[in-house]
Order: sequence, then C-alpha cells, then structure tokens
Amino acid sequence: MTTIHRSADHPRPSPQGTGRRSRGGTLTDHRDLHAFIAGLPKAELHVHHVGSASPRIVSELAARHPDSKVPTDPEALVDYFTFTDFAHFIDVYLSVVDLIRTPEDVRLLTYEVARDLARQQVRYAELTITPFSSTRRGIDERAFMDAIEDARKAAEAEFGTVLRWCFDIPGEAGLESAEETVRLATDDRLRPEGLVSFGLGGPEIGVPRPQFKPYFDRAIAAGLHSVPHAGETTGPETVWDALTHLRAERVGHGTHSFQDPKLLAHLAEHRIPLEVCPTSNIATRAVRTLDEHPLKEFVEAGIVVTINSDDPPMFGTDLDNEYAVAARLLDLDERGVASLAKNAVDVSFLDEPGKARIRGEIDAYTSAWLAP
Ligand SMILES: Nc1ncnc2c1ncn2[C@@H]1O[C@H](CCC(=O)c2cccc(C(=O)O)c2)[C@@H](O)[C@H]1O
Ligand SMILES: [Zn+2]
Repeated sequence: MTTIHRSADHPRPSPQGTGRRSRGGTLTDHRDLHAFIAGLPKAELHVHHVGSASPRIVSELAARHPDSKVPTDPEALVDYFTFTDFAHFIDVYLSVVDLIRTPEDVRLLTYEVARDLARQQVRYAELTITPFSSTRRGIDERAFMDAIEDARKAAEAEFGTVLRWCFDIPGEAGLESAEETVRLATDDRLRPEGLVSFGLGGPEIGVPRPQFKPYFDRAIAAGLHSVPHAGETTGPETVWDALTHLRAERVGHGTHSFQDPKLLAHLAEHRIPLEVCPTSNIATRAVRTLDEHPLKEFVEAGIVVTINSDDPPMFGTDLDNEYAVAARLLDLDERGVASLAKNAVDVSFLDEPGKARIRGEIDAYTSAWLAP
C-alpha cells in the first residue's frame, strides 16, 4: 500500500511569482495537474452501471420510451439530475432504470459506459450492477448476463479497459431482492465470468445491514468479495454493521465514519479501504460542502482511500474531476495523485499480473511527466 504523498512532503524552492506550481515534482500549476490527471492510467472501484449512463445514452433511451418522465433533451437532463435529498436521487435513479427494458438496452449501456471509462484512461473498473432491478422489470436473466458479458469482452478488446462486476442488493427492495441477487450471483448456470464482488446499495435509513448477513455469507462462500455501501446517509454504526455482519472487505463511501474515532482506528489498523466518492456525497446531500468532506480526516487517520465517481453523469462529474477534487482537498502534487491511483489498483480484485501491469503504467507515466 502506498502512502499518500502530500505536496508538503516534498522539498521545494520558495514559490515564485504567482505561486504557480512548476513541473518537476515541486509546485504544480493546477492546470498542469488537471492535464496530468487526464492522462494518468486509473482504476475505478465504485461506479454504478445505470448511474453511469451518459446524458446522450439516457436521452436516446428516453426517446425510445415516450411514456417515461425522463427528459429526452440532454440539456434538460442537467436539471433533472439535480436532487433535493437522497430519496429524490433514488427516485430519479429508478426512473432511469425503467428505461433499460431490453437486453440490447443493457448491452448498449454497458458498452458506452466502458467507452466513457476508457476516455478517462480507466484501465480497470469494478462496475456495480443491480440485476434484480432489471430482472424484476422483465428482462430475461440469461439474456441480461449475456448482454453484460458481451459488452465486457468487447470493451476489453476494443478499448483495453478491463471490467469486472459487483452485483448489489437494492436493500430497500427487501429480502426478496437479496435472495434473487445472491441466486443470480452464485448459480453456476447464470453467474457471469466477470463477477468478483457482492454489494448492498440504495437507501440506508430504515434498511439495517444485519438482515443481509445470510446472503453475504452465501456470496462470500461462493468466492465473492463483500463491498457493501455503508455510512453514506447514516452514521458509523452502519459501517460497523457492514464490517461485523457483512464482513466488508471494502466499504462503499463510509462517509460518516469520521464521527467515531474508534472506527477510524479500526479501518486504518485492519487496512479496510473506503471507496470515497466526494461529489456524490455533495449531490445527494450526504455532506454539505466539499470543504467539509471527511476525506482529509480519513487520510490523516491512515485509512486507505480510493477515489471514485459513483454515478458520474447524475452528479455532473467524472473520475478525472474526482481526482482533481481529492488533489485539492488533500493538497496533492503529481506523486500524491499517482499514489491515490495506485491505492485503487492495490485494493482492487484484479489478478496480480493485471495489478502489476497497471501499476507499471502509472509509474512510467508519472516518471515521464516529472522528467526535467
Ligand atoms: N450513492 C449510492 N448509494 C446507494 N445506492 C446507489 C448509489 N448510487 C447508485 N445506487 C444504486 O441505486 C439503486 C437503488 C435501488 C433501490 O433503492 C430500489 C429500491 C426499491 C426497489 C428497487 C427496484 O429495483 O425495484 C430499487 C441500487 O441499484 C444502487 O446500486
Ligand atoms: Zn454507490
């Protein structure tokens, strides 16, 4: 695990002129840092399938289904993707889920999401998919699996982006959805080759984590990694539940962990990474402003953090922007940003050769960028 280099960690000449950061690992101009981030090979571990549908894809699907309340004009979507609270976000999210009605819709969406990830130099992504939401809306389960696998193989062949799947339970849909999700994730006739992890999404309020223990036990017994959302819209007790009852290997968000110093110490001591999604937390009102985001507290507590976009088009962001936000909040230079990227590779569920390959790309890119 690489420690996060903060720009203060590097000896530097006194700032010249406007305090711009010159290259060479001393002070970095923010514009340069954005350029560095744009070209940096990355891995993304917390990003949702439907939540990543671009405005173009959403408006194209909305045009196919005039009965939908989702705008067909990408411009109008910006207002539509403005949320008053988390419950409102879920309502909007489900209205987009309702647009995904055929296996071809699923394949198109998945392939286009992969294209957008590749455009940001994402070499590897663990995409969270909620199969229950599609099968309950009438998409055949076998056809669903074939559609995502077709897109995954095409994306790897055409974009060089390696995709793996996380299947998550939409918790508010209850134990019926948990049963369906773990069946789809563990039945050898259905389980897709790209599946690596098992999660829990949706509202946390009124949806206690412990009830899902039997389903996570079955998923873990089938070799899947546990990565539930927790502490996004509820307090540290939800994160403790995810750790103790669901045996979380990583925690989705974990935002409110900062309220419990014992939890921070536990996460740091046991190297349990937090999948941090800064702008998501602002858009869903989980956190008021970026300057109040606990990301810095997590790093100072020694917790392994990864940077993610969650539902980028819905939150008016993308992964590059999330890295720029993290660089600002943590006062990182290029080395610090590269360390963040390597954290995500290190704690991903990609095989070791794949991890070594991407780490090597990150190091080569960073060295070339910083060469005098
Ligand atoms: N930041 C987020 N935090 C949490 N979740 C997030 C986040 N971003 C995206 N999601 C996704 O939102 C969905 C929620 C789906 C849901 O709650 C629900 C409730 C009742 C019925 C149904 C149904 O399908 O019939 C679905 C999940 O699929 C989850 O993967
Ligand atoms: Zn999420």
